[in-house]
Amino acid sequence: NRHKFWETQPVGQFKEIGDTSLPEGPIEPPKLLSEVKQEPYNLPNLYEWVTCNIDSEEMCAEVYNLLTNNYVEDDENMFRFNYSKEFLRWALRPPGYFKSWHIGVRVKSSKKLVAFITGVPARIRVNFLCVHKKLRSKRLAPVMIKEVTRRVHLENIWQAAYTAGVVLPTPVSTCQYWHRSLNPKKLIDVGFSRLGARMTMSRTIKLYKLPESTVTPGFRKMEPHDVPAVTRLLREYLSQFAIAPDFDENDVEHWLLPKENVVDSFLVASPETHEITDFCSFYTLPSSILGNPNYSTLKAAYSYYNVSTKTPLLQLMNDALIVAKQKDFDVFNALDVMQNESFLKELKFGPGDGKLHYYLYNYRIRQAVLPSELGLVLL
Ligand SMILES: COc1cccc(CC(=N)NC(=O)c2cccnc2OC2CCNCC2)c1
Repeated sequence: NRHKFWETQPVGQFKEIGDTSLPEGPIEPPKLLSEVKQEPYNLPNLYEWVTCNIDSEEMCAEVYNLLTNNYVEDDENMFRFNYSKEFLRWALRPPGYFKSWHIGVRVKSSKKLVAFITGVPARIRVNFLCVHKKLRSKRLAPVMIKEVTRRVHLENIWQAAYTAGVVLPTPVSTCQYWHRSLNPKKLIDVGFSRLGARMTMSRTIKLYKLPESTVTPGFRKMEPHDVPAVTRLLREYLSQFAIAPDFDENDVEHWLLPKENVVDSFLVASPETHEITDFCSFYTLPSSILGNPNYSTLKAAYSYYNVSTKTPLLQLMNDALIVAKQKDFDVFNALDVMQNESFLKELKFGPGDGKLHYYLYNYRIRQAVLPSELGLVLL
């Protein structure tokens, strides 16, 4: 009964795989507002629901500390995602967000925050489900997923997208992640990478060396006045994918304008016509290094949305690597989504040791989506 909970949910079930008689689209019809459970689900006795107001410094710090100590680790438990407070405020407050979708669980007696789940509307997606390490297998996650779903239903929204490193019923796509060393000495020292066979450290450093500055004429940081043009470029590009966000100018302003320590975005504007022909971006997600005497944090950049219509994607992404190195990132991570496959090997990315599975809630698609057909990057 590994998936006892997920077998009760409107998600693609393993036993349905290949059943082409089932229609594509919503699995359950929308409910009338009066049919949605009006009161919160019951928690085990010792716990209580709390709506997390992440605008408050104190509450944001509680959420930050819970995630820093209990959120996702790599398969070998050597690293743990360490989302910063400014990143969390950015990720959880996009246009049209609902405070009521930032849901925590406290211990009634101590008031300690021990679990957290969120949703954000970007034509909807769910992110950040975390349960304190000591409360795992207490079956808290299912009731938390039901509660955030209930609160999303109250806003008349019926679908969601989410990712997980674990296989649940049923992935719509399974992506491979890749890493490009920027600071190979540190990555080897902390055990993220291993020295290649017949390779010395100095040979490895030389292998990953990058130019001091970007090579594409007209390559510059995105600025507020670029939002309309970048929105047009991005909407056109993303329309080709089976699953992709439907960004408007407000979304682009929030999700893609540079924000220090959170997200970096660049574009190529033709020096003659000033037309914007290309775009690249990455977000900042450091990881805590668990148990290393010399280093505590791995500074990682994650490939976000990239569009190339004139500059070859290979050259555009190499400029992204150059800027990431200038900003002192240790590693540049990417999934094999969109057209990333076309540059990964050539730019010296190595395959990671795991997969990232994409899921849709209450939406059936007839056949799985290839990573190259996925135009959605979750944080
Ligand atoms: C290096 O520190 C880590 C700390 C925790 C987990 C992992 C491995 C891992 N699970 N990596 C990814 O999921 C990943 C690898 C490349 C690009 N994006 C990724 O995940 C994104 C998107 C999903 N939410 C987390 C960040 C690595």
